[in-house]
Amino acid sequence: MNSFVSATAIAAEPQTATEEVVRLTDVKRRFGTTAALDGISLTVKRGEILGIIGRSGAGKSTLIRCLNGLERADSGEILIEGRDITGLSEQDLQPLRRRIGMIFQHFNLLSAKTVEENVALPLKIEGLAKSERLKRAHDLLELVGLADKAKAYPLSLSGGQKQRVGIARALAARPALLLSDEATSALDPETTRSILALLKDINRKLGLTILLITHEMEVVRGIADRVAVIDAGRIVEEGQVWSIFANPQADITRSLLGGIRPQLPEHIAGRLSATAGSEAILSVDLAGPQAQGALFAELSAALPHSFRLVHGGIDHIQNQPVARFFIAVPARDPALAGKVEQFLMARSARVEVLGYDTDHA
Ligand SMILES: Nc1ncnc2c1ncn2[C@@H]1O[C@H](COP(=O)(O)OP(=O)(O)OP(=O)(O)O)[C@@H](O)[C@H]1O
Repeated sequence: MNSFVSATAIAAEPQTATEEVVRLTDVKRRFGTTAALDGISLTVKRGEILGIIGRSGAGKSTLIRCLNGLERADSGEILIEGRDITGLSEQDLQPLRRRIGMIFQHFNLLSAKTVEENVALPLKIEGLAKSERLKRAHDLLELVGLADKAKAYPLSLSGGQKQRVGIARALAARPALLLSDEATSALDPETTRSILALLKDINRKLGLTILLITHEMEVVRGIADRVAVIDAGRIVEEGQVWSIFANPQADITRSLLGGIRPQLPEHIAGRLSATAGSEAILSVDLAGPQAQGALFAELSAALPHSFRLVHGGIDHIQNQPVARFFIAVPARDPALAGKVEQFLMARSARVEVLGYDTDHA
């Protein structure tokens, strides 16, 4: 992919005193008996990428709509660059809305306008002269790797190219915050990766703050610095991405992680007995410095019986190793699983005996 951002394409963002681009404090929004937002508090620092993940109906769209002023919160405070937007009139909201660029799942491009016209549109609304608008649109198209498509119409573009146009358009008014609303949900995995790489590139080179709303952990894993998990209008878990992947606390987080964390293969899980079998099957989770040691060599040396690696591996998230393994230890010695557990726990691993394999020869 073309991910080369020319530094001149976007002039430096005017810095304001606050380093928090977004601060929400106890934001509530109810629809009838449904608490769509039930006391949301969060911050996004300048230059940070925060992922907000949740299932359908968790409250993500309501959160976005409250952030850009399309929806009014019932209570709580919403600060954008230090300014509370909750009490603002529609007119006073306009300049603040321009501080927020948005990209969408279905791109929302105007099909009757060319690519460059789509990108330049927010600048027309700002009253910029045509030559300046076009100059800026071209810089932005270069930024997203689509300089050669300036005169094309959206219908002739692939999904990934349309989203690049969407990104260029969202950046036109030099926003302080980019809101990404399921921006890769309609794209295939490879295109998703290239769009995420582009967003990360823009974030790094321009210090752009991004709030990423998604239902896919893969997206969060790809580029977010921090993640907040939202469920039934509440943030149930929040932290650095690698640490949430290593040690998810909430059931919803575990479930959202299910598809991309190693799981015990179903054919083995299905035959586990809670009490007896030839092998005990253990899950082992560890991350950070603990995941870098020669853990299995030490374990082999320390124990009288050999163990078997059944499944799993080491992932690297935000440059931190995050390991998840499933091992089998012979169940001949009933105390052995306990000894292995102790050995691993002493090295800060989280270990669980999942059951006993009744079938392994
Ligand atoms: N205008 C509305 N009127 C009534 N109920 C609403 C309205 N908007 C949202 N809700 C309800 O609030 C809850 C949160 O909805 P919201 O659309 O914010 O969730 P979401 O996480 O964005 O879901 P999805 O991923 O499916 O878009 C849901 O129960 C939804 O039915």
